[in-house]
Amino acid sequence: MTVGPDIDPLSLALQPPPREREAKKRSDLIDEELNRERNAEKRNVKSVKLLLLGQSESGKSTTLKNFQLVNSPKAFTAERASWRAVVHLNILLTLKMRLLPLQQVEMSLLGKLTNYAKLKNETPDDSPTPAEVSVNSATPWKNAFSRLINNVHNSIDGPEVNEPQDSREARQLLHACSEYMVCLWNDPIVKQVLKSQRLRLEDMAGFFLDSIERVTALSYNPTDDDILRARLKTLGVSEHHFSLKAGDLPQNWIVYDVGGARSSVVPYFDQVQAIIYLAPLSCFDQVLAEDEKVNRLEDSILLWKIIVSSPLLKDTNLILFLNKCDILKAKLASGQKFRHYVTSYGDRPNNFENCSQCKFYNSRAIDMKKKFAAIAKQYSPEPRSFYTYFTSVIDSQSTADILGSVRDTVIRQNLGRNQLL
Ligand SMILES: Nc1nc2c(ncn2[C@@H]2O[C@H](COP(=O)(O)OP(=O)(O)OP(=O)(O)O)[C@@H](O)[C@H]2O)c(=O)[nH]1
Ligand SMILES: [Mg+2]
Repeated sequence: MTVGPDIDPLSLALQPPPREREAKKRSDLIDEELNRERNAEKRNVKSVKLLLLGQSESGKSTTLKNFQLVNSPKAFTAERASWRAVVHLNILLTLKMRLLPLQQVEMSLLGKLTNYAKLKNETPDDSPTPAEVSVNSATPWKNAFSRLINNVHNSIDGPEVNEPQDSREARQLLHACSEYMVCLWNDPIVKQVLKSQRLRLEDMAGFFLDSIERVTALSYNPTDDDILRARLKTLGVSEHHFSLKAGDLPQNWIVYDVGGARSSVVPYFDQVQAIIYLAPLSCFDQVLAEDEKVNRLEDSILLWKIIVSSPLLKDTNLILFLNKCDILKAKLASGQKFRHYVTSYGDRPNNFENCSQCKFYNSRAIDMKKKFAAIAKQYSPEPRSFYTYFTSVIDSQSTADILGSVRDTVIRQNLGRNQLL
């Protein structure tokens, strides 16, 4: 073998003989290929699918908003201006509903002066309550506000320069009527009538009457809390993507917010890693909007039964949010009797005045926890554990902590079962 001037004789001496060199080359190629596959696998980490379930108004969309607040705060902030319109609509609908009796008085007075039957036929909508604001998840409703969203930075310090005229006029009109709305809400007779009818508007979805002045101010921009409290009924199923961290790896999470309709959720049951089921505890004295014969709490328990007994969901992580604890607490404190609606509750005290948060959970709500647990035990196709949290999902701080532990649990459980990686 001749050694040229450019070849280092030492490295030549250290090289393996030709056959071994071939083998090493092949082994390096295999290692390279394996590495490529491993990296591709890492990039191709399966998405985590999380389904939000529960009856209408249970708090699914509010939980989703909390998820956005924690995991994509920039997008949450960018949508602030869109929520202002929802808050304003919430105020108007609540007031309109409270003023409905006046509309009937108007009809009856006018009827005395003119032909009542004719008048009634000419009334376009004689339904007893104003329709709830709803959004079809197939429609990107926030796009309608995109100009506002683009100009949101202007709105923090003053009126938006490029705000569409009709939107500006609506805000100015609301601002001009603010004083009358405040007077109406604070009127002692209105308060007395509401009290005598045991009507607690403050527990209703989208309640902002306590903040009329603030939310009708010309410079109003919704706070995080306002957005969590704003009510917009979801129609259909909406899909939301998040990039979370599972250890060092980014992980795609898809959260499905399922509006009221139950049958539409079935196709999403397949390949779902986790379900957060929201059961509002405060609805013990309410009935379903769509069927006044059905108690809301009973309906919630029935839906839970259907979900835990589904064979498709036997491997899905179940997380139960016993929600609206804040309203339950306020309702009981106002004298509403739990035992009148939940007979098994018996004669246990209904008074919260002297109860600490801890006692509260140890007495009443814990009974509901047992009830849901017993159903899961009886109806699950196979023995399973599930996680329960007492929640008030309008409280962003506590919900952020709970969602953090839900995320860790789901990642841990699915890694354990090797479903995700
Ligand atoms: N006080 C209080 N209000 C809550 C709580 N959870 C939800 N809400 C309010 O209840 C209303 C209904 O909540 P949503 O999240 O819209 O309910 P949903 O389950 O998405 O309802 P659909 O879209 O009709 O299926 C909203 O105005 C929320 O702000 C809670 O824990 N406490
Ligand atoms: Mg919703």
